[in-house]
Amino acid sequence: MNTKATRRKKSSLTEVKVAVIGAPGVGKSETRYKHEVLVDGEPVLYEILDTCPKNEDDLPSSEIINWADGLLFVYSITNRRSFTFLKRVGTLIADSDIPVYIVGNKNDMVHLREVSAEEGAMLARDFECGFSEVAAAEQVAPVAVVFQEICRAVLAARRKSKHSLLERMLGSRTSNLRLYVRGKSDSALPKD
Ligand SMILES: Nc1nc2c(ncn2[C@@H]2O[C@H](COP(=O)(O)OP(=O)(O)OP(=O)(O)O)[C@@H](O)[C@H]2O)c(=O)[nH]1
Repeated sequence: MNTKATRRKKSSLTEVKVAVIGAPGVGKSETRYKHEVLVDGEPVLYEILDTCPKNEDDLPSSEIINWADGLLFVYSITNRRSFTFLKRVGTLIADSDIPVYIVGNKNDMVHLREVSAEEGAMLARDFECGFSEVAAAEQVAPVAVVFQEICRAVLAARRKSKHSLLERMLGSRTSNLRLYVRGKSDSALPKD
């Protein structure tokens, strides 16, 4: 059924584009998740681009990075080269504010571990982003949490850039203006 109400609901969805980046074979395709989810009560439509590098020298293009609202960096805890790959990708986005989340995948294979959780956490500190280890092939819930986290980071970055744009546009005049974001609570605002 394609009623007006459904159409309106769909068009009001927040859209978040996430590029999943990582060396070949780290388990990126296992990180696909439901495309429409609720994040903090807000319906969000994900568009997920699973990048497929041909080899470990095939870093993501600037088109991919410019397309994405957020980047999900995936390495395998059993493959140090996949971790180094992400460090190299990091140099490509060093001057950008794009939100990133780092995932160490295959943590069901601890007996083959080559990258410690501390190293993953340290890289996340360098990128000032979130980090977790998962076994994407085995657990759905932790992967869902990862997508929620990257989405929160993207929404927070959007709010921040909207706010600073308003500040730049209005400059010192903001002190004489009452600003509010139009939304559900408008009717609750005082009328004066
Ligand atoms: N043990 C284990 N294997 C996993 C996990 N996630 C993915 N794999 C396996 O790792 C292999 C590679 O996974 P893919 O999802 O194809 O990896 P990819 O990063 O998409 O690889 P490319 O498409 O080549 O870039 C597959 O055999 C998966 O079953 C995991 O959490 N644990």
